[in-house]
Amino acid sequence: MRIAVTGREGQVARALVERGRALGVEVVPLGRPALDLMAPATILPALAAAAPQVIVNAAAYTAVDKAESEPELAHAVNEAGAGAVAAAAARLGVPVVHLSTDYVFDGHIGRPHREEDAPSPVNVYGRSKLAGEAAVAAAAPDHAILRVAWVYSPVGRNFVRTMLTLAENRDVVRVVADQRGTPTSALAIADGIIAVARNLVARPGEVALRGLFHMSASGEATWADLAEAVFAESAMRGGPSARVERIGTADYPTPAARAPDTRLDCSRIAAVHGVALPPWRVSLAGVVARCLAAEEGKWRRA
Ligand SMILES: NC(=O)C1=CN([C@@H]2O[C@H](COP(=O)(O)OP(=O)(O)OC[C@H]3O[C@@H](n4cnc5c(N)ncnc54)[C@H](O)[C@@H]3O)[C@@H](O)[C@H]2O)C=CC1
Repeated sequence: MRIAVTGREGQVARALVERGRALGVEVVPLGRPALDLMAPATILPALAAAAPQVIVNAAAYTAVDKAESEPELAHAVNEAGAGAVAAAAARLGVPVVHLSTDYVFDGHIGRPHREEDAPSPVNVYGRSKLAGEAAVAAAAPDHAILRVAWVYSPVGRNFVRTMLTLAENRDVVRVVADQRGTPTSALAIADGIIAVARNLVARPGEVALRGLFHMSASGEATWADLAEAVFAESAMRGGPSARVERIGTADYPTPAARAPDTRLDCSRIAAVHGVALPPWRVSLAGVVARCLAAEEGKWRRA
């Protein structure tokens, strides 16, 4: 199978390249300037040249706080750009797998969210991603939209790497303890995407495989739980660690509002696609180990 993925340098795109290699799937990563979601004319030619059997749209405007002051840009990439990728997939006659987010929810439902629960984003980023889901669905009937959550990986900008960096210079790190969700490794997401892509290619026209799916790791955590788990894994391997001071969202003001509980119920993708991502702590251990190995000498106190 041959997959074209947008957002070449992103966490999920890079994980997809890595996992594709391991799983015998050819993954062609596409990025700017050849494929720019802000430049619609680049999209169809770049995707067509890759001759994919499936297109994965992992490119996005992901700066949640900055989006508050750049709503047009966030919507241009996450709504119009996503729609244009889906339209190109439809033109090429191949399925599109589009990534969305748990941040489409306002987080007040008090249980893991199902696909049929009404979205109600509390910030610009969430609204732009929700609009992107609609744009993809309208442009390409042959789609799977996967809502993922709290993404981290051994590379790129993410919470896990930020915590390790902070612990190099601090004994105590203040972390929000009243937002719940599910930290999910980009590598696990890549495995899920490949499984879904294989199903879409193998069973064209099977309606149940198409549509909206929640796909996070299993289990749940607060950001403070995640930070503590990162430091425990790191300390065990001789890497940096710090004490976590648990604070409230109100003590850590950010430009974009955050939802208190965006846990996702992933039973639909398990039933329909046979995809169940590992518990978050299992994936986290491997990623922390890789972060430390990548920084060998700097972090390892031998
Ligand atoms: N990072 C997270 O915590 C979460 C991410 N998601 C979603 O998962 C998907 C993948 O996210 P990550 O890999 O973490 O994001 P990332 O921020 O690591 O990568 C996004 C990539 O998109 C590229 N990009 C931005 N604007 C572009 C444009 N105009 N044209 C072409 N490429 C452009 C960036 O250069 C970057 O390489 C996105 O759809 C994101 O909204 C969902 C939930 C949480």
